[in-house]
Amino acid sequence: MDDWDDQDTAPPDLVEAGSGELEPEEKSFKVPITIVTGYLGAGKTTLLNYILTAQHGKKVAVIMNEFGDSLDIEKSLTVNRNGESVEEWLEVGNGCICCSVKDTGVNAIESLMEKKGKFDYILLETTGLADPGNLAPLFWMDDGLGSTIYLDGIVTLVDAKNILRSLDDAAGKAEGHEESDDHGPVMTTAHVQISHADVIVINKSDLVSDEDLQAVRSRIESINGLAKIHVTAQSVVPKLEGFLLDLHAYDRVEELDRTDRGHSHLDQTISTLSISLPPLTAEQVKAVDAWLRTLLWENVLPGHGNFQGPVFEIHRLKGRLLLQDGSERMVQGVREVFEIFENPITQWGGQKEQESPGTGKLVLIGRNLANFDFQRSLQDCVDNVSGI
Ligand SMILES: Nc1nc2c(ncn2[C@@H]2O[C@H](COP(=O)(O)OP(=O)(O)OP(=O)(O)O)[C@@H](O)[C@H]2O)c(=O)[nH]1
Ligand SMILES: [Zn+2]
Repeated sequence: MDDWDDQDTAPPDLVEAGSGELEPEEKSFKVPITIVTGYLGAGKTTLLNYILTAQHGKKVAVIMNEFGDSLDIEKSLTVNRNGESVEEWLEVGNGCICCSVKDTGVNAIESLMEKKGKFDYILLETTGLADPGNLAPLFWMDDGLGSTIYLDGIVTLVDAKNILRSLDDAAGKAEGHEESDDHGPVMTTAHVQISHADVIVINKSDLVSDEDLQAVRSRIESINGLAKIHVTAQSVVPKLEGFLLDLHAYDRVEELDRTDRGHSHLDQTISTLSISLPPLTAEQVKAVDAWLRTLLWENVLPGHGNFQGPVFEIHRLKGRLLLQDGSERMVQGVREVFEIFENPITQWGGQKEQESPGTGKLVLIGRNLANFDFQRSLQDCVDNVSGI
């Protein structure tokens, strides 16, 4: 269970509700949803069509988000059963997927499952201009509704030939993000889709040289140091598990060590930053929680005074806190939504990944992080508690 990078090894079975051992009728069974995002023409539809025709023995609901001009938008929901595609139509009201998926889409998926039996997986293709940061929390933190769906992860496809241009394209600046002169370099939709990704598929590799491909990979790694990266042509992934399915990006944090793969500053806009922490007391964990609330909800870095430059913006957060009593807490966040919870792996007696003992870690992916001393700020908060 320690090597999720190994593409040749099937992910281990989990002792978790919804992992496939339970009968579909079981109430606790939750269906994982993978959000497939990527800039215009990156190969999302090609990928989903490939999945619909590939023999994989899974019942996958693919929601293709092809918006028409009509306000009365219908979505094609295609169910792959034994290699045969059956088409359904899922009404999701009007245009905005961010709200309509929440209000109508989740319910529609659930009622469809009631009629048709559960899917094993759901793949949702967003429009090329979608900001996954708006979408992810809807599926992730939906416990109140007793949702039968959970967010497995976000997969972002990039077009190897065009991605560098897209990242430098001021015209492609991300919508919904305040843009002003003191914000620093332009953040594009391509940035936002990469920063939120758990898996990044560099597609159209046939169109670039090995050298160019390496440049693309380096740039992407400098933006998102956590994501797993794969290279494809025609969106053909060698297998589904670990690429698109069974990502468990929101209930595990195995990949934290990946951030050590290089500290290049290739992208001026978004970067990945890692903070280390000593073993904590329970009180100090509360201090970390309070620190995160200030950081994510107020967008303020504690102890940083009146900073005048461009403000920061956190897109993704993952971490592992070690406690002095030997237990662990996981940290997960997307935008202002975050959660600190017991490590289910240690809880279940599973194997822990190898890491030098005694170091907790918090990884932030976001904008303008280089201007702030996050390590110092968090360390001070933690130290203040032990001084009492
Ligand atoms: N050369 C090459 N072409 C590809 C590859 N993958 C997809 N294409 C082509 O690129 C075009 C766009 O692919 P789509 O799958 O429609 O991309 P998309 O991300 O769904 O596009 P939008 O929905 O418009 O955002 C199509 O003509 C594909 O046939 C690839 O690996 N290499
Ligand atoms: Zn498409």
